[in-house]
Parts: sequence; structure tokens; C-alpha cells
Amino acid sequence: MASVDEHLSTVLGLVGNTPVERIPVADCLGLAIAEDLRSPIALPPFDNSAMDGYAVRARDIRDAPVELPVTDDIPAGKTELSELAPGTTQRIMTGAPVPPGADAVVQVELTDGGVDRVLINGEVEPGMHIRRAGEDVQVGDIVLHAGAELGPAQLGLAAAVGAGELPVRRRPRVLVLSTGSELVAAGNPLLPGQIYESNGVMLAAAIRATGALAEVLSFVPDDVDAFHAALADRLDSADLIVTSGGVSAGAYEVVKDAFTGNGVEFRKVAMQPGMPQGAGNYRGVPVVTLPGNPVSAQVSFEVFLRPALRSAMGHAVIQRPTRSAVITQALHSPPGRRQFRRGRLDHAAGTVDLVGGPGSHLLSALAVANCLVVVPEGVGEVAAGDSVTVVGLDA
Ligand SMILES: Nc1nc2c(c(=O)[nH]1)N[C@H]1C(S)=C(S)[C@@H](COP(=O)(O)OP(=O)(O)OC[C@H]3O[C@@H](n4cnc5c(N)ncnc54)[C@H](O)[C@@H]3O)O[C@H]1N2
Ligand code: MOO
Repeated sequence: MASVDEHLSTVLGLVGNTPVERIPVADCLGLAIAEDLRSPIALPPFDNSAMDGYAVRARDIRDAPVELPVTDDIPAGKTELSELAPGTTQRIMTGAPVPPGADAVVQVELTDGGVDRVLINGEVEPGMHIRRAGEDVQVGDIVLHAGAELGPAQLGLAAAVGAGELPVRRRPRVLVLSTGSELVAAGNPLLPGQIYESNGVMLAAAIRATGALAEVLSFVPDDVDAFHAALADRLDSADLIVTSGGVSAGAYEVVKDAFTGNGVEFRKVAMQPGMPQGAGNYRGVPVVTLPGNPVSAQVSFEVFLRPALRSAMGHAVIQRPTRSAVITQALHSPPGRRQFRRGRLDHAAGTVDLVGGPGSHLLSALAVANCLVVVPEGVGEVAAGDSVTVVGLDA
């Protein structure tokens, strides 16, 4: 049996980086920036007011209350400024440039709000309510490092330094192909022995959640010719093929039968669920074959394919965060295998409840889980109250 880490290396090695392209900032959510982004400007770009109020020389209002003339009005966006003469004020709005000569802003609440003249009732220290140029970012600073994930704050920062497009790696195009003669599409009645196809929907969603593109092919029965036909004219446009089902030890293992001798290796991996796995290259396209049991397929996706797709897209961090938590129930794990149990983590309490048993058909338990409980290969028994490692699925 291969270890989980060995199979992960195999899968990581299969899916190379996609090429870098520049796309609009607004389309980059969840992708990784492919190169360092240096700011061509400072942030703030100019000294500006943090308050609606009056630009002053602090020493002029040291003996407040004082009344001073208001010589100019500075809304945000004003680009031509007049010098603030001693003994005068200029009305200024939040975000507006501080005029030369001013060294503080007194907020409107400390004044009578006058337009031609203003009564100022309180003093302010020099520098008060002025946001200095470059306080946040200096010209030439690296504001986003290559590999950083582009969430809302990162996209906002890129926009703030004037970027219209960002370099990202093209979203990998993944073909999803489910197999099994028992599978029926939604909307059709089930005969005894049939089930609704669900892995295709689930895996495509998991792929899209990474930022990659998924194309779900029509699922095929356990028939090698039908399997080859489903892929035949799709290969040119694919960066990766992901199949589910047809890889264990039965008499009708269509994926194994179709791919064996065609560049894909099948192996058992020391994990539960997800033991039967396959990986390789079929006519030049990387292939990962997942087991058909729905929980096995999804857990295998989490363990192998999510990191591989993130790596292909240039993310510096390819794994989800883990933490330790106190487990509330005992569990048993098969010797020599890494077990991934479904759990509900209470983040605040630091405890985790198991949901469902170890069975890889228990999809409803997976659907209420927010984490995987990871039981290492060397551990057979875990007692209630023990500390375990959990991988958050909602992070
Ligand atoms: N003699 C052995 N039998 C099995 C072994 C073994 O080592 N020796 N391994 C077991 C393990 S572990 C797993 S996991 C499964 C993997 O089997 P396959 O990948 O060949 O998958 P199938 O047999 O096609 O299906 C398994 C199960 O999942 C259901 N399924 C499949 N595809 C879908 C789909 N797209 N949507 C919903 N459900 C699906 C299928 O009906 C089966 O119930 O093999 C064990 N057997
Ligand atoms: O390894 Mo199978 O994936 O347990 O059910």
C-alpha cells in the first residue's frame, strides 16, 4: 500500500502550473496572484483629513474658544489648494487633501459649523486628524506577494494601488466523469438496484470552489467503449480528468479496465475512506481516478485534488488549516491507515463531535460535517477526551 503522502506527491506531480494571464481585478476572487505586486503609489497618496471639520494651524486655536475666518472650502477630490494663512481656517471634508500650511484638523463637532467664520470651542494637537501620505503603503512596497490568495481585502488593496488587472494562473479545466451502470440522472424514476448520480455534482462543486473550471461529462455505464467515447473528443481542452467509481476489485471496473496499460497506475492507499486510487497520464492529460463511494470520492478530493489544483493555480498555501480539538466520542481506526472521520467542530469550545460512522456511503453525515478528524496511521484507538487533529472544511 502507498502512504497518503506518497499518493499526494504523485498527484501533485501530475498537475503542472497553468500559464500566467492578466485578468480584471474583479474576476480574481479566490485565485492566487502569480507575481509580487509592487505599489506605484503611496497610500494614502497625499496627506488627508480623517474628519469633517476645519484645517487649522494648531497654535492658532491654542486659546480656544476662538473665532477665525474660513478662507476656503475643500471637498474630497479637490485638486487645487490654497495655502492656509496664519490665523485662518479652511473647511475640509474627510478624505480631502490637507492644504499647505495646516498642521491639524479640528472636527466639526468642536465648532459652530460656520461657513464664513467659525467658532472653535476646543484645541487639537499638531497632527491631529491628519492621515499622512505613505502611512499605509510606500511607493515601491510589495503589497501582495506571489502566491497570496486574492480575497476581498487583497482585491481592494490591488484596486487601491491602481491595478486594473492582475497576473494569475489560468483556471485549470477539469473534466469530471462518473461511472456506474447503477447510476440514474435526477428526474428519472429509480428501478430497484439503481441510485441517483451524485458524485459528478459534488466533485464539480468541489473543483469550482478551488477556482478551477469543471465540465461534467454525461456519466457512463460500466462499459469500456462508452467510457473511451465519453472522453474521446474532450481531451484537447482538458488540464485534468477526474473520474469516480470503477477502480476497486470487482468484475466490472470500467475505469481500471479502460486506463490500465494506458498510462494510469492503480494502487491502494493506506487511508480510510479512499483506499482504491489511481493516477497517471492518459494521452497526455493528467488523470486522477477517485473511488466511487461518495464520501470516499469527496475525502479523496480534499486530500489529493484540492491541494493539487491549488498548487497548479500557484497558491503559496495549498493545504487547509488544521487545529487540534478535544474529541467527544471514542473511535476506532484501522491499523496502518490514516483515517478521515467526519466531524462537527465547535470552534469556540475547541471540541469536535463525530458525525456518522466510518462508512463511506454516509453522505448525509458529510453534509453536516464542518471538519475532517484525522487519525494518524499509527493510532488504532482514540478515547473520548483525547486531543485530535481536525481539518476545517469551512475555512
Ligand atoms: N473486494 C473488494 N471490494 C471493494 C474494495 C476492495 O478493496 N476489495 N474496496 C472497497 C472500497 S474501500 C471502495 S471505496 C469501493 C470503491 O469502489 P469503486 O471505486 O470501484 O466504485 P464503485 O464500485 O463503482 O462504487 C462504489 C459505491 O459508490 C456508488 N457510486 C459510484 N459512483 C457514484 C456516483 N457517481 N454517484 C453516487 N454514487 C456512486 C456505487 O453505487 C457504489 O455503492 O470499493 C469497495 N469494494
Ligand atoms: O476506501 Mo473505501 O474509500 O473505504 O470506502
